[in-house]
Amino acid sequence: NDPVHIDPVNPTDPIVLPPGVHRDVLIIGGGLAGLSAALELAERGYNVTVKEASPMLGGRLKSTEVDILGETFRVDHGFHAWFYNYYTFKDIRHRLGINDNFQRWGANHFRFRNYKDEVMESKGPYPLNVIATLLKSPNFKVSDIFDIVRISVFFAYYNHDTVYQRYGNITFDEWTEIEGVPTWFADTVLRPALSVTFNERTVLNAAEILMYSHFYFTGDSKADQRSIATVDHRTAVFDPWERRLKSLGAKVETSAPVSDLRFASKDSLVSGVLPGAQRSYDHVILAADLSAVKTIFTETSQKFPRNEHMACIQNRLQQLHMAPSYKVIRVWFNKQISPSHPAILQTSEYHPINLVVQYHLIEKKSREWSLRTGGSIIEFHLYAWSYGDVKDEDVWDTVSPTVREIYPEIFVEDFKRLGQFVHSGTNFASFPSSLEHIRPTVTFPSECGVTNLNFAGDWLHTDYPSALMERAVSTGRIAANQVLLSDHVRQVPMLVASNYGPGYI
Ligand SMILES: Cc1cc2nc3c(=O)[nH]c(=O)nc-3n(C[C@H](O)[C@H](O)[C@H](O)COP(=O)(O)OP(=O)(O)OC[C@H]3O[C@@H](n4cnc5c(N)ncnc54)[C@H](O)[C@@H]3O)c2cc1C
Repeated sequence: NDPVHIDPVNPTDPIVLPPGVHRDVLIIGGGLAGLSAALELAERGYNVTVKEASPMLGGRLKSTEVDILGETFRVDHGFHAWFYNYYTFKDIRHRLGINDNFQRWGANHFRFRNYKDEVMESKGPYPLNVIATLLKSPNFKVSDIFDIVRISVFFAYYNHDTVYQRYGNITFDEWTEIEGVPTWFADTVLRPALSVTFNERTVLNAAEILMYSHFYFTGDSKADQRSIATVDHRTAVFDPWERRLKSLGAKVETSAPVSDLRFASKDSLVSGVLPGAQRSYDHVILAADLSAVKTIFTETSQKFPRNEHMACIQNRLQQLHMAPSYKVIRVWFNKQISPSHPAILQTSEYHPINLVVQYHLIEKKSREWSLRTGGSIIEFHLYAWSYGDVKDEDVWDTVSPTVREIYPEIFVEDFKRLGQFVHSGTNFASFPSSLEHIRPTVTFPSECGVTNLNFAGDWLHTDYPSALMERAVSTGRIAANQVLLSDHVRQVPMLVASNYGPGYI
């Protein structure tokens, strides 16, 4: 189950565009997927334009400058962890020279309402790491041993080539029932993993969660090792990335939403357009989130109602759903909670609170503030938000009864809330049980006859295990590779997690 190298399919082609050959590429979306594609193409001599709708790069990882308590903080869209199998990102991190902006972070801590606290840290070669972790669990019961061994076989024999056909049509809940998964195992091991898909357990297809378990835990004895940024992600990642792109001649435009695409000719090539201004590009990479991609195609289909290629793409996209909305609230307090609480805590049973991060323990600027003031900065991730339309200023009151269950000490009289900042989003794709077979891949537009448009983003299907940020950057690289192939420029190699569980050895 070592990672797999995907070599260029055209290894004898030149590594950059030949002199005198000029190619314009439009990349729509300046999140991880779009920037990953931009980096590869700009390095290979392409004339790259990135258009990002928001005023800053980063997408779901962007940092917003917030003035609070007389200081400016760069507040990330939410805490992010980078895992061992994030090979594409590691390569990018190395090439941008930003490794020093990351630190390894140890064990994963979990708190539950109905179970004892868990600390998970994979140690030792597979399967000893899994066995050791389960045996160490305070929730493990000897009577469950046979069920656990039986369920472990699923993970040991994970097969990415067939998992979506076999389990893509049933939900996670149905799968746990059919397979007789012990409730504590589902609740304490699988549900926390499930929650970070931002999907509901009653909807999410079982294949996706089996893939997550393989990718983040059982597929590799180091899979659960993670690193986190030491500073905000704009400083750590996006500013250096933008500088590199610009040094390669790429144009990076923010506050520049692309409304629709145009078909330049009958042979179905597309050219991206901005409102009011048309210009044509040799290639377009659509690296926006699913909701934005659907909007762009709705606009486009209104302009080209009879274009069969357009209708083909549009039909597929319209069937895909979005996951429920989420919120992230970062709160500045005058005091700190007990040092016995882990800096990063997963709390998937305390809906809607899924994760709590004490920022003053992990991030430079927050730590400096806390050392000066004695205060703390704590971030609460609220997934599958089910409280309707709540104003930012009312979010704390909505969730504080649940916060009180986890940290009662925050609610004593002299523990004061000094300020807060709320991020909200509805930009995660749903992975429901009935629709997995139609999830597009990067090259889906070519199946509809549109050959110079590729998709990139974390909502796509990949032929190798991947998720979230690594799916974003790796699909960006696949999209770039499609462009390179069509122009006879050598593709960029890729390293991906193995498709097979360790049982296949
Ligand atoms: C709170 C939170 C915590 C998370 N934690 C983790 C984690 O710990 N580990 C992990 O791996 N992942 C995590 N994720 C997921 C991760 O952030 C995403 O998977 C990843 O950032 C997706 O990147 P992307 O490029 O595919 O999409 P996005 O980041 O959504 O980028 C798409 C970009 O397209 C732009 N755009 C949209 N419409 C247009 C338009 N019309 N014209 C031009 N631009 C447009 C958007 O503004 C956006 O910048 C987390 C996400 C959130 C919200």
